[in-house]
Amino acid sequence: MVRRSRGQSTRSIYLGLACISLSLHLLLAIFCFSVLQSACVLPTVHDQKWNGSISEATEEAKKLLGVEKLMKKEKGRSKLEELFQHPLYNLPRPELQEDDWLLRLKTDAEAEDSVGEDEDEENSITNDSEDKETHPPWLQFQLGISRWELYDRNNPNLAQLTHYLATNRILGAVQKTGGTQLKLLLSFPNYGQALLKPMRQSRDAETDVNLFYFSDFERHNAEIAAFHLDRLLGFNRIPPVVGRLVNITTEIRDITADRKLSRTFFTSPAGNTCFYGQCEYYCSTENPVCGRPHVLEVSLAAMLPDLTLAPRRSWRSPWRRSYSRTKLAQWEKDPAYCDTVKQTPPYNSGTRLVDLVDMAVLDFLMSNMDRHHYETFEKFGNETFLLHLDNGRAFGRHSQDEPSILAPLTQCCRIRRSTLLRLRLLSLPEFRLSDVVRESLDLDPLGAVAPLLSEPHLSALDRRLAAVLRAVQTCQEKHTDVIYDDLKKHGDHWPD
Ligand SMILES: Nc1ncnc2c1ncn2[C@@H]1O[C@H](COP(=O)(O)OP(=O)(O)OP(=O)(O)O)[C@@H](O)[C@H]1O
Ligand SMILES: [Mn+2]
Repeated sequence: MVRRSRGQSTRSIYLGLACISLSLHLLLAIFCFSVLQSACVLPTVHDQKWNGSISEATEEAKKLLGVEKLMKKEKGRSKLEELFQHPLYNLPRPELQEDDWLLRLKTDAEAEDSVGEDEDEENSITNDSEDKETHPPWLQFQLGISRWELYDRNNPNLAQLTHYLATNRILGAVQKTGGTQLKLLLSFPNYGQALLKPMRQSRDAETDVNLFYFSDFERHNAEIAAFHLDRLLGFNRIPPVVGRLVNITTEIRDITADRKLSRTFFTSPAGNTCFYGQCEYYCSTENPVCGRPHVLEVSLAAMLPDLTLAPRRSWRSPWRRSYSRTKLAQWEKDPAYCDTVKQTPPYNSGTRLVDLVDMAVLDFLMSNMDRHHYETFEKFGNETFLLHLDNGRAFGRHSQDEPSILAPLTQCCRIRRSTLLRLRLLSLPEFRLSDVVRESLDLDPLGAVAPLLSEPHLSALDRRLAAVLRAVQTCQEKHTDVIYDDLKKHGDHWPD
């Protein structure tokens, strides 16, 4: 009797489990067919007849929870997509006049006139729309640079550009001069180029506390993450950067025409291909860049137009750190330092001061202490955005914040309203900065190798964002003119 009822209850457990397994199957199948559409292989465990234990069933359920999360994300409940749909990320773009574009295309007539003249390729590009669509992605990117931003986030060319850099055959690799650390200039078919920074230390290695920030290795993942963060802040002031796995033997050593570079290649005792190049810092046998055994993670940044076509001006940051081991910079000693800056051109008019504050917010969030200079396009004079180039020393430390990076904000107590409102948005649970950064970085090809920013770095972003908002709050308690209202022209419905 007892045995029979036990038999019955075992059967009903089996039946229950079979039902669970069946419905889980069904869910997964719906997910595969409706969401992924592309190849989706069911895990083999689902193909077997269920005969597992309760704990296995729980494991299955857990796995499915993960799947459900993914389903929500795939169905458009992505925080990233929702963020980019918010009005603050879709402000009407100012109508651009001809001189608001960095590069001007020749009209067909002008191009015809110049036939026979000895002009280089780029100068004979025409305005013809058909022509424009057939331009390679790197050229479309350069043609899209305007007075106010490097790119339009919604332009489909951006994805084409990163795909182009991440997948095209590397035709050439030479060392890039300028700056202090090793970097290469790669060339691709159709005359495209990219600035390569190699992975030099494990992603999670925190900067040694006894190392000056200017001594730290540059990080390839910092270059990639900085591009994503800048875009998420709505700035669009960093050239697109994408990660890639490169075979340094076949894709660099074997094809480079740079003799100085190729002479520094060697095989390490572990059998890995390594090189060190020639530069000021860390270009020595003691600091080699090595593949495993050939493969290396790198960051590739889209190139700005050549300086002969679009000259840039380099500005020393008023809040530049002292690059001395013993001296402090003026801004570190004088609490009223900003009063002087505010009276000094170009910071005494236009948006330059709030542009510096934007840059300081970006740098504080990613803990970049190395912003000694910034650049602008000469063509646009002082009425233009600031280029946030060179972010290789960001994301060096997650366990500590560096409040001094925020000095332009805390000393000047000025910030753009649009920046502040976006920062507030990113501090809400539905758009949480760490979540949208994680999601955005997952789109990079190297995201599949390992997360580009570890969880401690992501939570540091949320912690630092809260610190920025507190700093603004403190300013507002003491001053009345903290907000630079750049949204007035877009209506009066914005919160204070
Ligand atoms: N995407 C780009 N397109 C064109 N030029 C670039 C790009 N990124 C950087 N540069 C130029 O190359 C120079 C060197 O790059 P970068 O600053 O990243 O090197 P670095 O070795 O980190 O320099 P530093 O040691 O001064 O920090 C920059 O000053 C900038 O003018
Ligand atoms: Mn640098």
